[in-house]
Amino acid sequence: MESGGAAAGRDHSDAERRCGSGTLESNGGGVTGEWIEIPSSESDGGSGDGGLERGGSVTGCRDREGRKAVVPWRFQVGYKRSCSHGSGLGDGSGSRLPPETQECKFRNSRKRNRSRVKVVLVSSDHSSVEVQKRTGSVPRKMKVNSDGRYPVDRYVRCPAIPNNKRVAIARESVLVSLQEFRVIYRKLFEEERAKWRERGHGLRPDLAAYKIFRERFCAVDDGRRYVENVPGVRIGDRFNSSLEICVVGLHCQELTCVDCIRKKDGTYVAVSIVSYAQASTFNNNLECLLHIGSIATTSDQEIEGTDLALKNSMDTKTPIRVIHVVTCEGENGEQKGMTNYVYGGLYFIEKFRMEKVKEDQHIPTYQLKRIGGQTHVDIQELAKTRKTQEPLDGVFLGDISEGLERIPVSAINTISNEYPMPFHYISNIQYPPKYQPGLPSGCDCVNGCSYSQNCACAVKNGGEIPFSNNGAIIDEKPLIYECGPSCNCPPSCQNRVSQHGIKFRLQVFKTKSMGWGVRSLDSIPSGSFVCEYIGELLEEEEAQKRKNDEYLFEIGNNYYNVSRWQGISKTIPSLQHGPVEDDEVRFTIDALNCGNLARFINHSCTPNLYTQNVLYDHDDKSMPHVMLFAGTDIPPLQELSYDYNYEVDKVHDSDGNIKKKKCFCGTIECTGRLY
Ligand SMILES: C[S@@+](CC[C@H](N)C(=O)[O-])C[C@H]1O[C@@H](n2cnc3c(N)ncnc32)[C@H](O)[C@@H]1O
Repeated sequence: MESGGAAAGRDHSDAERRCGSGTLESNGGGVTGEWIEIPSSESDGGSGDGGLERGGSVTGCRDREGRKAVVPWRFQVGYKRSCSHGSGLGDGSGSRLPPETQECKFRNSRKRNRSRVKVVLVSSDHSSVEVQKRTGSVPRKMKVNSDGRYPVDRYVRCPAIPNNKRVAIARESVLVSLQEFRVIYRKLFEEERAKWRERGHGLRPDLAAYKIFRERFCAVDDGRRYVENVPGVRIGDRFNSSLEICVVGLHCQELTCVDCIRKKDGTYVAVSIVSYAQASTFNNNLECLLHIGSIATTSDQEIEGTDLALKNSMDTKTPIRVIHVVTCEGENGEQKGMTNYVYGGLYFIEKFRMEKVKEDQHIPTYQLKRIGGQTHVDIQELAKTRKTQEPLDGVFLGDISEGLERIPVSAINTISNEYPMPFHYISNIQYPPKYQPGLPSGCDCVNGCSYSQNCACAVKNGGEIPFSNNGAIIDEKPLIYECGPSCNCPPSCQNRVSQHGIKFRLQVFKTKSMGWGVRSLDSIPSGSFVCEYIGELLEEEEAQKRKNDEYLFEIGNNYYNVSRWQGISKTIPSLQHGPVEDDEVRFTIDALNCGNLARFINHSCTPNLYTQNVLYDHDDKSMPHVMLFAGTDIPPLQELSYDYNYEVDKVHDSDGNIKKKKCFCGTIECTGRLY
């Protein structure tokens, strides 16, 4: 694991750049910057890790007979997910839903009124919204970015999501990104400062932090460039460095003060300018600005580069975002040299002139006018409001899997300096020596199983491949057989999904009231595989002896739940022989000491994940892999959760007393109790 540095006060090494092609007219102003406020979006449910009310110990959990209480459905595989997109399982109607939206009915028997939530399927550019006709969770076309990821701001741009929700999602995205960047920056700052002290040289922490942020955490800027306003950024927002304005997508050039984008026709237009014009020069009237382009153009020379892009913006009436640079002021008005960046709103370039400076030497100049009707920003006033530096807490670990996952799993704590409790990260189930499972029989398909009528694995699944061709699970089942090491099909086979490991950038983060949790930095489409619940496989008896039962997951108990599967289990040949015998060994996964990121996933009464039994590298039904799939479209940064299925008042401590724990999932459907 990477070591994290505790954050201390703010100290930006943002070397101010009068960069690139020119500056806006400037003068020394003077302000002390303040941090952009970062409100939390999480429900504030209480303190610590979940408010143990009675039986304060989490150990024990035994029933009155002294046995460890077996809590039906607690941690069991196969939570019946509350929404099933047009699968016929969701509301029992089997109806197909219109392509624009699919409705999920929350089938909570405890509730009289069924709440309905619209799940909207959209593509990144609104242009192709398509749902295939076949049954399935996510059988629809979705555009992906060049790196194969789903566009982060799909939700932000979706016209069918209520505007206030879209605004809130975008804002949260921006604030979380900023906070993440700051935590990474602080960590690197401390490290680099130590290096400077020791060796007299080191990296620039802001640039290094931005590099890491872009590589791993770039939840807002995933290659998407904005013309006009950036969703989630408000006029008057204040940033601490030029890298922070890149982080939120306001201005994506670290080193130049004009940012351009390439249009489809190959021409460039400018979309943002970092302005050094000081409010004091203009009597706080920043309605009109003058931008000076590159120097030394001869009268017969064509303008080029950012100068040309600015002119193109004028010709095409493309609005320009202006970010004002304000210099901090000390107590008595003296300049302190600290710089803030304030988003000032949109401007049009109204005039362009070649200003003669010397004989045969001209400078392009551009007059910008602020577009009317925007929120007023009083930069002079902002400059005067001096905010005491708030200490920034935070911990950041680049990859808690230490390279074991194919995508790094970061951990971030933006609310305190606490690290996750140490545990041994593993990426495969640890089987007890006497239960080393053997290889299963495989299929003979050579070109991929979806082309074969007689795929042996499809037969095991009741005659179908349980995944759509974009890798989404078609329907929840008591058990799924993926192709495995004994099969002749290639790794790209449609029937190999969850065995490939995580494909979204998952992040462990500190929640306000439930300890650590997990979220994704990418959008996760409904039906996607998210991760496996990994740990030590224990016989049930052995699991009962474990003192800490917080990370236990009982597996494979739900195959024969008739009411649950409504006959589906009968379609799976291996499940046709009735319930498991009482004396059959049951297994539990314990992720307390050894596990993967799934051990951090919290419970929710309205979860967005569900668990699915999967076999591929052995065929022992009593110990299937516990795979977590998305039950709904999950926007970036939303906490991932599944239903622990505790039965309230059925969890006992070692003295036989009923254990109670408050649920802090914060959803409308929350029952108030975890158990
Ligand atoms: C498998 S662990 C989940 C990760 C855990 N939050 C952590 O920090 O390591 C399960 C424990 O998390 C806490 N927890 C999970 N979901 C919760 C919820 N909805 N409300 C309150 N506590 C919760 C409880 O303490 C529970 O015993």
